[in-house]
Amino acid sequence: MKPAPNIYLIGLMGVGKTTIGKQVAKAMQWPFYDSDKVIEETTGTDIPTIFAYEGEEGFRNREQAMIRQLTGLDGIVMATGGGSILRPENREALKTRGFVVYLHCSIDKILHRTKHDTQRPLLRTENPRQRLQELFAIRDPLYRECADFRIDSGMLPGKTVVKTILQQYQAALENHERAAS
Ligand SMILES: Nc1ncnc2c1ncn2[C@@H]1O[C@H](COP(=O)(O)OP(=O)(O)OP(=O)(O)O)[C@@H](O)[C@H]1O
Ligand SMILES: O=C(O)C1=C[C@@H](O)[C@@H](O)[C@H](O)C1
Ligand SMILES: [Mg+2]
Repeated sequence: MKPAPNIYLIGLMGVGKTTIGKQVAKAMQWPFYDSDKVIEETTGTDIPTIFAYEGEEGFRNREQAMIRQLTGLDGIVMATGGGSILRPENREALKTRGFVVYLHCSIDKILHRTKHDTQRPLLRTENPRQRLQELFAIRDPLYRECADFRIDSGMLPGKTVVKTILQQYQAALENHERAAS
């Protein structure tokens, strides 16, 4: 745990970062940021359009700039894009600037939750299950590398997930204060 007072949520698309993050922010009385949403607001277009015009690399450049900007703030909850941990610069910024929570759940659950969604370009493929399995294989070690805490957001009710994150954050904060005194 670091002194920076922030909570960041990481994990694959559809695990519930935005949903859970909003509730954590409300409980903390901190502002909530969703890096995907802020990118859309500042570019004036949606993520599928950014992918279509600039490719994944173009989107990742915008994402890196946004993570850098948002990790400069104190006292926020941030839901990050599912691929934000791919770049080492982002992992470093997240790890050093906040309490990082890795939300995970089964691929079946993610597929169920995202089946009507058209806003996730990486899932617009013949076989989204296989795509998610491939993404998980690459990303799970990176999510784990960044995370201070990992929790299953598929089996537990949202309320329990939020409560557990708040408890873990408080415990980490107290440990940090005790170590510093
Ligand atoms: N605990 C939960 N129980 C049931 N449904 C949930 C839960 N958390 C999220 N969902 C639903 O799953 C879908 C995906 O959730 P959400 O958008 O929060 O995921 P995300 O991790 O932010 O995804 P992305 O990385 O693509 O932005 C939404 O339709 C949301 O309502
Ligand atoms: O998993 C990913 O790489 C992505 C997840 C979303 O949050 C968006 O950031 C975008 O669709 C890419
Ligand atoms: Mg989201």
